Amino acid sequence: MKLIEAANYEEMSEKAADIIISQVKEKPNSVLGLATGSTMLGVYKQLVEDHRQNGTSYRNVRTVNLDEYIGLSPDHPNSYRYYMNQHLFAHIDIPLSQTYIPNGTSDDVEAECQRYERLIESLGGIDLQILGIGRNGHIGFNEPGTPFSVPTHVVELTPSTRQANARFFPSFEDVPHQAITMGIATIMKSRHILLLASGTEKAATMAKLFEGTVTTDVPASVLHTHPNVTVIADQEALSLVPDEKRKVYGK
Ligand SMILES: O=P(O)(O)OC[C@H]1O[C@](O)(CO)[C@@H](O)[C@@H]1O
Repeated sequence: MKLIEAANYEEMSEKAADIIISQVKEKPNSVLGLATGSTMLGVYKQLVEDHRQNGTSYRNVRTVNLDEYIGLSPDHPNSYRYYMNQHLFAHIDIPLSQTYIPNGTSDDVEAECQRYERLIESLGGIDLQILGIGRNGHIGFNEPGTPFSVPTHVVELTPSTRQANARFFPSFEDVPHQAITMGIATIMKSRHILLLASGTEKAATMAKLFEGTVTTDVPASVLHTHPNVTVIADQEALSLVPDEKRKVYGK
C-alpha cells in the first residue's frame, strides 16, 4: 500500500483525477470501477473540467459502480445511478450503455448480484477501482464483519451507515435498509485500487487502517494484502496517523 498525502480535499481530488486520466490515456478502453459519496464529488468535477479543457475522451471506457440501494429506481434522486449521471456521465463523452450499476429494483436481487459479477468478468475485470471509505471502515457497502471471500451480494446497512448517508435524504427514515454491493472478493480482483479519504470524520478509521492489522472489523484493511493499492488522503484524514506510519507507507 502506497500513501500519497494531500494538503486538503481539493489537492486530493486533483491527484486522484490525474491518476484516472493517465489510466484512460494509457488504455482508452479501460474498465473503471467507480464510487459515490461526498468524497468523489471533487474528483468527478476535475474529470469533467479536464474533459472540457483538454478533451480527454471516455468514448471507449467502460465503468462499473460499486453499489446501489435496493428499492431506488435509476431516476430516484438518491439512487447512485442518478448521482453518476448527474455528476459525471452527463458531462463527458461516455455512452451511457457502457456504464454499469447494479439494478436496485430487480425482482430477483440475488440473481442480479450474480449477473453483475459475471458482467464484470465479461468486461475483462477492473483496471482501476476507486474507493471511498466509510466511517466504520467499510469499502463499497461491505460492513464490518463481512468475510473477505464474498462476491457481489445484498447487504443490510448498519444504522451508522444509514445515519452517515442520511444527509443526502429528506430524513433518516427515507434511507434504504439494503443495498447491492460488489463484495470484497470482487474489489480485490481489480488490477489497481485507489482509496481516497478526506476530513476529520475519517481520521479514526484511517488511523486503524494504517495500524496495519488485517481484520474484517475494518473492511478496508484487506487492502494491505493487495499488490497495487494507492491511498490518497488529506491532512485532516491523516491527523491521527503517526509520522512513522506515514513515512513507512509514503515511500
Ligand atoms: O464519501 P463519503 O460520503 O464519506 O462515503 C464514503 C463511502 O460510503 C459510501 O457512500 C457508502 O456508504 C460509499 O459509496 C463511499 O465510498
